[in-house]
Amino acid sequence: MYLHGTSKINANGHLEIGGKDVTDLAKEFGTPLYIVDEALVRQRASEYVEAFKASGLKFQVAYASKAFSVMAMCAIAEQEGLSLDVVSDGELFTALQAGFPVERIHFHGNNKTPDEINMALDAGIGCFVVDNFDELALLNALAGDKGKKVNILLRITPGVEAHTHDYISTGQQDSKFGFDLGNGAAKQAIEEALKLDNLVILGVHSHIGSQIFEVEGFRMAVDKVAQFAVSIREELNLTFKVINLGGGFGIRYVEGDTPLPVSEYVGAITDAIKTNFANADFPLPEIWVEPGRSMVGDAGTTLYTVGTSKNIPGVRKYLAVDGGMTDNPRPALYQSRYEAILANRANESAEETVSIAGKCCESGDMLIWDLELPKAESGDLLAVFCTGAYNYAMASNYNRIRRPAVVFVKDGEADLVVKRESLDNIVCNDVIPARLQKSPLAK
Ligand SMILES: Cc1ncc(COP(=O)(O)O)c(C=O)c1O
Ligand SMILES: N[C@H](CCC[C@H](N)C(=O)O)C(=O)O
Repeated sequence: MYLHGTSKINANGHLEIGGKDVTDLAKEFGTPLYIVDEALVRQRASEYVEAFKASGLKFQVAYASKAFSVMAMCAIAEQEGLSLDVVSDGELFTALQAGFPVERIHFHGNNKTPDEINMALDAGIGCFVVDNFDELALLNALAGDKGKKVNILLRITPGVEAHTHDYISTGQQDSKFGFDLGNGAAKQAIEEALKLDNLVILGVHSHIGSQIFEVEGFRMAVDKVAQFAVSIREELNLTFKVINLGGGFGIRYVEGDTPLPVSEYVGAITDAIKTNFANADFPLPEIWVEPGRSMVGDAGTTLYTVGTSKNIPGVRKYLAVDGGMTDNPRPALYQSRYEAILANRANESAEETVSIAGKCCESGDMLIWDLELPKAESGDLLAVFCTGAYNYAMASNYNRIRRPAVVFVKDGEADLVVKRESLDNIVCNDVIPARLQKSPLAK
């Protein structure tokens, strides 16, 4: 059993995280419950910051809030000195409501709406990461309407294919994101932006994909971006102040996953920058990164209550829990794999192989196939590890199932940071039009 961060098995044979027995958390907050090990989140944040400090380069570590955007997480990012990457008005609003410093917010997205852009302009955020030609024109016009000049990075696709799932690989040419380096669109975008009065080009951005275990892709991306920086300086007399290398640093979900320590990813990037610019007669660019998954992923655990089971002799045994694809769609979307234990019987040996099913009306609603467990009974607690990133963030209300609560645990304290949705939350935006109210079905 691999235990992350402060997780351990206590004298009662129960899983404990942040000094809290999870059986107590289940009693206090109910299940399903997302539990976040705050100390581990802070440790990851400081690993990034310290690795950059050691490089001697100027930097920003922007937490990619899409991985887990809630106000309490923005507060932690702020305290740890991170910047923040947002991709929608909702993520921006979350950051602003949490009081996150606007100058450290970067706005991403391949289809920012005029309303979203105006909201970010009014807030005065630090930087827009511009994704395409339409956005260049729109942003310039909207900034002009407000008499503002805005900092931009241009997102480029460097032509690097990260070895990861197709849906989470973004640096290749055939991608919906960014200006292509290979076909000249990236240079054309810089030329275009230089003509636009209200945009200030800070530099470029590249993100090659997610859940990446090697440094090779990052090195290749740095090489390509650095060559581009040098050629743009020569040809257009523009010096990039910032190079943003995105996120994508992998984490250990299951045995066999081999992420590198944060310091190695950062070291590979900063070394490659130094090598590429060794002969440059201009200041080294500031390096920004945008880790999402690796900031919060392994700090999250989802706690479920076991309900029904179905044994099909000679085929398999299904064990159903009180959540599923609504709180974790990743197995259904990406065939993602997770490890789990019976949290209230964590010292007991495995006796059977079961597959963990969710409670949605969907055959694909499976969380884990072929998991070795003690003989589980209804009422036991199942803890699924490494659910901190892209779980709460990607949760849905399919089947009108309510999103779970989120608690942060640290030093024996548990703080509720997101309330469990209520049944009232489920219908609060529903409207029965007057003409339907006449129907006998709708009283
Ligand atoms: C532009 C950009 N930056 C950062 C991230 C964060 O990636 P990860 O969570 O793999 O670190 C993503 C993907 O989610 C992204 O698209
Ligand atoms: N935005 C990221 C991928 C996010 C993947 C995430 N949703 C997951 O669950 O793994 C990217 O384009 O590289």
